[in-house]
Amino acid sequence: MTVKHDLELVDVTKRYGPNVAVDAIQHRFQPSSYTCLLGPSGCGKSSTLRMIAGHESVTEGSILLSGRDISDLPPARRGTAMMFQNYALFPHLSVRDNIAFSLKMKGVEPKERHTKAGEMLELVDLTILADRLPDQLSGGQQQRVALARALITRPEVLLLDEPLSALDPFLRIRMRGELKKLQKELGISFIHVTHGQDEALALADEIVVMNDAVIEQAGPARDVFNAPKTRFVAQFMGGHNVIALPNGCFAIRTDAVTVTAPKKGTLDAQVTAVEYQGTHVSLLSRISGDQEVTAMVPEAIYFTNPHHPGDQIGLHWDAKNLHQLTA
Ligand SMILES: Nc1ncnc2c1ncn2[C@@H]1O[C@H](COP(=O)(O)OP(=O)(O)OP(=O)(O)O)[C@@H](O)[C@H]1O
Repeated sequence: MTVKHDLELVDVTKRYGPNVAVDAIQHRFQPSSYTCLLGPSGCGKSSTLRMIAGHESVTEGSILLSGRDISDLPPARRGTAMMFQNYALFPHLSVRDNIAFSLKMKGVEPKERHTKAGEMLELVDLTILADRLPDQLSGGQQQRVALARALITRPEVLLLDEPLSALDPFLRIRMRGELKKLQKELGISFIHVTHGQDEALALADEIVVMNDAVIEQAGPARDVFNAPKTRFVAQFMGGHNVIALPNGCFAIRTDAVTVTAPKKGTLDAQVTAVEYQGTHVSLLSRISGDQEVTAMVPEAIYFTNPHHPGDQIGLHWDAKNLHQLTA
């Protein structure tokens, strides 16, 4: 049964000439949830987002919102709104007029526009900057204007294309907290395109990992991180080793590998590199078959018995932490 404001992709394909950018993907986005579309450059995530927004045509398949086929509707009639990577603010318009712009285009009366823009200014905490021009704002403030401008149309789904990429790392972390809070407050769905795993893990209720025009894995953030199904997902999410064992190929988290002196019941390994990372020390070692294994050792434990490149060590893990990979 279709739930209210449920967005569904049914066999959605995008071709640019002979190139397949998105290949018959299927997914149902949960209502009122924060989803991150995650994948490397060129995997098709922006094309997917643009098709949902209506800025790109669907070559095959359909997009349903609340059970209604929106595939051929113009962007303004879909119930979606998009926030762009570079914010695309009008430089000659004040913050208030930028936010109210789409209502003006729709022919909404000035008084009502003003009231609604005021509500949005309050929502993103920019009331006192309402009369400024975009170039008189910081990057984070510009981002909030862009958010307010997208939200004033009262979308059922907000689409965000790399919304944090223009910000410095410190502000990026602060703004991602604000995005998450806003999504929970508004109770609408956010679909956020990113190529950053940490960003996706920090924000998403659900992560959809794309690779090479298809969805490799989708699920709650914790499941995707803890139980990657394919080699690609394990390596792209990071924090895992992919190891070929006699009974198959497995992923194991780097912090689930323990390091001891070589002894019975451990796997012989030779340390190849040691990297101090603050809370942890990353210990890279080589096992038989020329395979490399990383162990993330808590720094206090590492320094009670430090190892150095060339040292022989023993590696150990609990078999229940191994996840068999399907591809
Ligand atoms: N307008 C276009 N014309 C032709 N090919 C395109 C067009 N837009 C995207 N592509 C191609 O489609 C594929 C998917 O592109 P898309 O922008 O969706 O990927 P992406 O995952 O969002 O990448 P990025 O993170 O670099 O933005 C790429 O191979 C890209 O070169």
